[in-house]
Amino acid sequence: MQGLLSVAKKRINAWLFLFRGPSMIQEEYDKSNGSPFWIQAPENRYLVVSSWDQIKEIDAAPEDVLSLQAAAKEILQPRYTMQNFNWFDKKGVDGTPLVRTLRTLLTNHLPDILPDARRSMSALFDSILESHSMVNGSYTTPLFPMVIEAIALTNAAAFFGRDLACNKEFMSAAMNFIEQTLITAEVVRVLPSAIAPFIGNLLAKKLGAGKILYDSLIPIAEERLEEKARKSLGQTVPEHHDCVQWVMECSPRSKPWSADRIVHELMALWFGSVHITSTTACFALHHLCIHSEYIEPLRNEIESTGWANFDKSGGKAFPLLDSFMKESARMNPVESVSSRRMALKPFELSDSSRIEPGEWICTAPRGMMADARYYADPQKFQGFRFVDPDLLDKKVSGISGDGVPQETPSKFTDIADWQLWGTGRSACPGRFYATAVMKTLLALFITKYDMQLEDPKAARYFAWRTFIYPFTSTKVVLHPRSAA
Ligand code: HEM
Repeated sequence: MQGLLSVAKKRINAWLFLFRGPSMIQEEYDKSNGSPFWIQAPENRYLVVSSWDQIKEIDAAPEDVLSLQAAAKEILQPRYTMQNFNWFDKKGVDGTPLVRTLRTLLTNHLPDILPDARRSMSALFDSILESHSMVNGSYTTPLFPMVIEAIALTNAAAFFGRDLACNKEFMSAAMNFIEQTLITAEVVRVLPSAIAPFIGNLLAKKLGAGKILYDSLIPIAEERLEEKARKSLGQTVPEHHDCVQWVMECSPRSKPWSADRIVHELMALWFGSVHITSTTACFALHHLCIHSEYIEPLRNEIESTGWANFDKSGGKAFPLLDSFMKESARMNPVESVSSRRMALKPFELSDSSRIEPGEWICTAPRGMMADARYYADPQKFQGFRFVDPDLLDKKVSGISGDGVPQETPSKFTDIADWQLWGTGRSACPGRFYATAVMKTLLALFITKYDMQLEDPKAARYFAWRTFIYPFTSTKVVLHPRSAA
């Protein structure tokens, strides 16, 4: 009887994890005193680690033992969500052109990308606000949809080219694809394996956004491959600066990627990049509204540095904003776990904690970021805690830290001091791009508007599994500064 009760309790907790993931992980983190602990999800269980030494052990494990790609495959269920895409479990089997594309080429092109991104986002904000009526010089509008649309527009131009980013039908399908992928993948993950393929295929047929995305991208990828072939014969072909082109050019010479392979990889990238970037930026905007004392020094920094210098730096400028974003993501990280790896073979940490094939190991960024072992006065929001103190004295007079000791100066894109971007050789290759785009978006809000939340006391987010999502209904009151 006792045994039966304990099994039932375990199953209930596994299902509760879907709704209370972040707080359940935090409770275990608080009890663990830095040791690995287990979290049970309905379909699998995760070993969660939080010591930097053990994180290094994860990074050192070969790809055929601990695989990021196999974990991503379980999250995305590409067979159902991405037109029957059969990703390899092990990364790099047919080359890694995407990592070079993002880490090097996309990052190096930021000085060209950012001015266009800024103009497009600014025009988008104007048109969204014009569709509302102005009351007392201000517009009241749901914040998260505005942020997703801006990030989606920017990513579409950078990944697929400006023509598709301007195509309303494509953009609507691309946005729906994200939602439909989330729903389909979740349903397939939690269903018993006997019926999951049937329901998965049914949903894939019913929800058509993935097909529209795929059908729109395939002719472009085919055209690029054809241009590549013509170029190799000495013919003149148009130049393109987007990820379709770069992934094609970086794919292995010995076994070049087909149009189908390029498109599948970009669909996965689209799904993975729009959502996390918009949610992270949205939470930073919430923090800007709540901690409005930071607006003036940030505005001064942006206006005195100037957009031209920001663009030239490839998005590295604005150190105060950089630190503010880092504090926002530390206080309220979108993801409670990071560095997910699925075991393809049994894996044992040096403390003898062991996972079997199919189980996951991951890290606990939310717990670590709120831990007094790693941060001074961790519950206190201190927007400039990561800024070089010399710079802080020079740049900010009124607001310099509310008595919280400075951390060692660090940047938002750093990977050695926090788990936001994952671990070592697998750390997010899009982080320089993501940071520059989020800075552009936040700096536009700061310079264009005075802003506040319509109801600062209302709940702003909810949890699903390890993720927190902003409510799409949370409204912001924007007062255009030119109208002041
Ligand atoms: C705030 C925004 C973002 C956050 C917090 C984030 C975070 C992460 C994390 C935690 C990982 C897993 C790393 C690991 O397991 O060790 C990852 C991987 C990845 N991210 Fe991001 N990411 C963001 C935006 C982006 C953007 C905008 C792009 C594309 C431009 C991108 C492309 C990728 C890719 C391709 C991988 C897989 C890397 C690999 O397989 O080695 N991410 N990201």
